[in-house]
Amino acid sequence: MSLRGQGATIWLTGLPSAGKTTIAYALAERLRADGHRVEVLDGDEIREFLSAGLGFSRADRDTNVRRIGYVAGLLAANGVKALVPVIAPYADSRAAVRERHQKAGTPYLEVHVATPVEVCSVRDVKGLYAKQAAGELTGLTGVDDPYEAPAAPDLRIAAHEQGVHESAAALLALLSERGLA
Ligand SMILES: Nc1ncnc2c1ncn2[C@@H]1O[C@H](COP(=O)(O)OS(=O)(=O)O)[C@@H](OP(=O)(O)O)[C@H]1O
Ligand SMILES: Nc1ncnc2c1ncn2[C@@H]1O[C@H](COP(=O)(O)OP(=O)(O)O)[C@@H](O)[C@H]1O
Repeated sequence: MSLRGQGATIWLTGLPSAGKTTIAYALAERLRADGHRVEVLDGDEIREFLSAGLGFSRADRDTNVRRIGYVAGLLAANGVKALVPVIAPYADSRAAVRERHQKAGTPYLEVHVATPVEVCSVRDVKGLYAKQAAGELTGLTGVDDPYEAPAAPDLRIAAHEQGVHESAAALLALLSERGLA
């Protein structure tokens, strides 16, 4: 099979405003330009459709992550690069997704977008950190809700120390190293 036809799930985990979505779309653009089939499973869109009605309790986040992992696995098994910019705060939910992929023989890469909370809270794309600080929201990942950082991701990106294009290039290099691009 050609590298372009080889599917894979690339999961970008990290705090809100870490840069997961921005980096995923930058990578998607580069992969598409190279002729790969790509889907970005955007967390917000998934929560509007596939995971409508789920909240941010541990159980709901777990359900959300498993559902997304299932869909990404289907896409990846059919030649698509499935890019998943979703927080996935719990190590055991992420491990379950990885295990499902491994059992199916589908390539899976975990990427930690490791922007520190101090930087994320300044970026605050959706105003969530400000709302939490104002007491209008509780259970914000990385602030008053857990984020279990991956102990051994396939790649850790310091998205506060390098630009978006550099991060996308590092991801492309990883895919190439693994025989996926
Ligand atoms: N309480 C709380 N904690 C964390 N995130 C919150 C919360 N409330 C809303 N949001 C926004 O929901 C976006 C999607 O979350 P995810 O589906 O990626 O989260 S999870 O994996 O199910 O935990 C997530 O998107 P990103 O900012 O793109 O990460 C948040 O902006
Ligand atoms: N080096 C960088 N890498 C990624 N995003 C960055 C970087 N520097 C600034 N940003 C900005 O930070 C924000 C990250 O938002 P987003 O990608 O939606 O994060 P997430 O999906 O992790 O919540 C965007 O507005 C993006 O333009």
